[in-house]
Amino acid sequence: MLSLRAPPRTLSPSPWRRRGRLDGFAAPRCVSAAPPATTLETATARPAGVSFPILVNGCTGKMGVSVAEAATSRGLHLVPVSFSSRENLDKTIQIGDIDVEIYGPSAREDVLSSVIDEFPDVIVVDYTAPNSVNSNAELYCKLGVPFVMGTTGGDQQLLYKSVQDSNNYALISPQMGKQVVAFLAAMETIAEQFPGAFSGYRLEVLESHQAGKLDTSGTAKAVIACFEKLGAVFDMDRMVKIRDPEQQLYMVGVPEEHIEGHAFHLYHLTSPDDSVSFEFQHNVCGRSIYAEGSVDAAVFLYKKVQSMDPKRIYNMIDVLQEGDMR
Ligand SMILES: NC(=O)C1=CN([C@@H]2O[C@H](COP(=O)(O)OP(=O)(O)OC[C@H]3O[C@@H](n4cnc5c(N)ncnc54)[C@H](O)[C@@H]3O)[C@@H](O)[C@H]2O)C=CC1
Ligand SMILES: O=C(O)C1=N[C@H](C(=O)O)C[C@H](O)C1
Repeated sequence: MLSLRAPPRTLSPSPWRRRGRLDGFAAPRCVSAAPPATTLETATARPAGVSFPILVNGCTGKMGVSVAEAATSRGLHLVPVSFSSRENLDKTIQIGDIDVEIYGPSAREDVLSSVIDEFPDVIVVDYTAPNSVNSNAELYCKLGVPFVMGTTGGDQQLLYKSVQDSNNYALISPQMGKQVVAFLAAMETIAEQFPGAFSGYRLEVLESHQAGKLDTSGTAKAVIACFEKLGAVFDMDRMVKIRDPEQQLYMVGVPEEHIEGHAFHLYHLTSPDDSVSFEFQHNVCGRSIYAEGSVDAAVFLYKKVQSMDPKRIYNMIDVLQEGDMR
């Protein structure tokens, strides 16, 4: 969403605070209710087209569960194994009628090797934690198992290097939601075509996520990189990160039922002479768009592996461009 306001001659450095409640940051009316769950009926109405084994790493977490559920609804074969950062968890997670067994770090290499022996065409989808991104990717690359990395954070340069050096297949994206991916693609295109068009503009960024989110929004970082190519000036230390539920409710305008799962982003640009401003927002409630996008990503990567595509590293813009997002 883009809004061009009247020349903001008196714009304060913090336009969201100036307004008290973030009127430019209000919850989208259409998502204030929980998104409809995927039912057997909708799942059968939308056949996956392909079926293959999928292992979701991080089934102890919220995204892991959502992706595992979306995968089974789409007819993929959920491997009943996942991992945890904790030893001796002795736990299973129920996904539909499948009991997913959770293994600790010391067992993960042996267990994953056995999974690959049993399911040679398995695709791993990773939704764990920022501090596990690189060690998990190292393991997938060592064992040569193709993976979708939905987890944000970690050392992204090292992540790409691990995949490049191993020649493994991977799809890496901080954002799996189709419409947000399209927005990101548009930003990348504008940045590519009109570098410097926003030269000297000041950028302010606000992101609000559930309190449990450990890192800064990976999506915001990707969008900021585009604004920087366009010439905008941004100081990462001035990113406004909101994790406090009270502020989310009363200042940001997140619907109460989505305090535990939302991703609101606001980017505000102001010209050097304060005469022009732009605002972009993307506000997501719940996790279903990421879960569906993650399954699209796994299907896409599976097809690339099966066709032995020479390109090894993909992102969600590739999936969108090939028309593979539902
Ligand atoms: N790419 C995208 O579109 C999206 C990315 N994310 C990212 O996904 C990640 C997870 O998000 P949530 O599920 O909301 O977090 P969460 O905290 O609910 O779940 C993460 C789970 O991973 C477990 N975990 C940590 N280290 C692990 C390891 N080494 N092996 C196995 N499990 C491990 C944790 O114990 C926890 O249960 C975050 O980095 C988040 O930014 C979230 C939503 C969308
Ligand atoms: O942790 C989340 O929830 C999300 N993480 C991703 C990110 O860091 O960009 C995507 C979305 O913002 C939800």
